Amino acid sequence: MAYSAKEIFYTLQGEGAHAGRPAVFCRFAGCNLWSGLERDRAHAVCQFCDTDFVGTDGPGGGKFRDADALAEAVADKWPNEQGAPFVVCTGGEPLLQLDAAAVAAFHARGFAVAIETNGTRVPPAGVDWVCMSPKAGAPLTLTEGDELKLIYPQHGAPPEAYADLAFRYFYLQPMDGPELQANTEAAVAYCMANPQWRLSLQTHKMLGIR
Ligand SMILES: C[S@@+](CC[C@H](N)C(=O)[O-])C[C@H]1O[C@@H](n2cnc3c(N)ncnc32)[C@H](O)[C@@H]1O
Ligand SMILES: Nc1nc2[nH]cc(C(=O)O)c2c(=O)[nH]1
Ligand code: SF4
Ligand SMILES: [Mg+2]
Repeated sequence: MAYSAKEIFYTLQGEGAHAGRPAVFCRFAGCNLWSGLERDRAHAVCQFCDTDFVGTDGPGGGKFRDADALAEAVADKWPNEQGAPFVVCTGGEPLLQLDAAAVAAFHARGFAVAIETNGTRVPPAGVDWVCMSPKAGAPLTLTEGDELKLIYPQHGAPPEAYADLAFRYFYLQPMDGPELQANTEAAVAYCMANPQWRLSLQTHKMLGIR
């Protein structure tokens, strides 16, 4: 199958349990919870998205004719033979496109495969790290994984609704936007009162890297 990626770039994972880890980001185009067009945002299921995932015109982006072509483009970004190659599949919603063939092609090039997903779809077998970020008003199909990263606060998606799901780590990530400061203070207070939860900050934004 063919794959559409908005951009493919090398950076540090900015968020969650792998924050600080060098990673190639493969940002798949398209999402099932928002068209990505500003004129549709107010009516979308997910209205707070901080990302442009429309089209294939970003750095390293494009249409890839099969899994090997996609994995080759990702592997090209890894700098040298050191460390364990790590790819974070994000988007948009990566599970609209990421399939077992793509996972196998990444593995064949030595990559551990992580995903950032909204929880509306189940990942293909073999994904090495599943970070699920549930969205209020969206169906939750994926109820197990490695990391649950709830954007906080969200009306209709309180942390208590997710605290019993089968994840290894539970994070609150303050919602970026005009209320970031207040959202951060509220997330700190919630984690301190409910220590099952840890704070995830978007460190790449603080650093001014991608
Ligand atoms: C752009 S999404 C792409 C992956 C997938 N569609 C998802 O929502 O998990 C990547 C991560 O950014 C988070 N995110 C998006 N907009 C955000 C915002 N305004 N503030 C904080 N985190 C945000 C998402 O919840 C998700 O964890
Ligand atoms: N550095 C960096 N870390 C990230 N972690 C999750 C991201 C995403 O957009 O999925 C992201 C991103 O866009 N950049
Ligand atoms: S589900 Fe993810 S990619 Fe889609 S609009 Fe929401 S945050 Fe953005
Ligand atoms: Mg991002």
